[in-house]
Amino acid sequence: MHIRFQQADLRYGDRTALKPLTLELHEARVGVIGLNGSGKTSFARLIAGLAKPSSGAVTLDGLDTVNDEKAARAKTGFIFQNPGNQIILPLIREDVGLGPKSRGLAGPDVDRQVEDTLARFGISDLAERRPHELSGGELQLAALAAVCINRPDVVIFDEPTNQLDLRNRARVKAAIEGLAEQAVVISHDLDLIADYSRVLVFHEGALVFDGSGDAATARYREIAGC
Ligand SMILES: Nc1ncnc2c1ncn2[C@@H]1O[C@H](COP(=O)(O)OP(=O)(O)OP(=O)(O)O)[C@@H](O)[C@H]1O
Repeated sequence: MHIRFQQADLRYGDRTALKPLTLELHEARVGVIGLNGSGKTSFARLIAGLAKPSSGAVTLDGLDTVNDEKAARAKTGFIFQNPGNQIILPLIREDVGLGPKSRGLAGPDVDRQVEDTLARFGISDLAERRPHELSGGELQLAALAAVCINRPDVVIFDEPTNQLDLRNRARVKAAIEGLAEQAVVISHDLDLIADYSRVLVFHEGALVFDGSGDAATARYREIAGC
């Protein structure tokens, strides 16, 4: 998908979360790194239409996130920092089924899509579980299933490996690598994005580097002073 920022910025009162940004993205995997408070989540929220630009515009395949809000939103899926909060129905099976139900599917059709999607992410065994019975990695994958069943063009991850152990980190990394969908991945876990061909570095609300994972990581280390 073609994501385009045209002098888009995001301000909260007199605080600038993201300075005016002009940028085009179409790579399958885009990493986003930077210090805390550098504007990464603001950037991601603008893509997903969860925040509206204070000025300028953000378009997804030409659809404006403000003027074509519904159609643009349908193109994106967002996995939040605490994916447990976005699972709202008691059982994983029910929650993943919400999307197809809201598209008007019923009974067996919903069940089939849910089964296929859980199998796609290797979590069929979680179907009858409740969110509080899942590990952090399993929650990420369950949220991913609930998002991907809606067939977004791009999935945005906000620190997907935060607080995960090595095994779960590897599992989530593999799930992202295996996605057919485009992925925009915000991360403090530099290993996760190191081999992405395009990684953006934000600093103090501005895009300060745009390049390969290796080069972006080096720039980020310079900024962090370590
Ligand atoms: N709703 C809000 N109201 C006011 N200021 C905000 C709001 N959301 C973010 N900010 C401010 O905007 C700036 C950028 O925040 P943002 O969440 O985009 O950073 P981030 O790079 O994602 O940080 P982190 O790595 O800590 O998640 C910060 O100074 C933050 O305090």
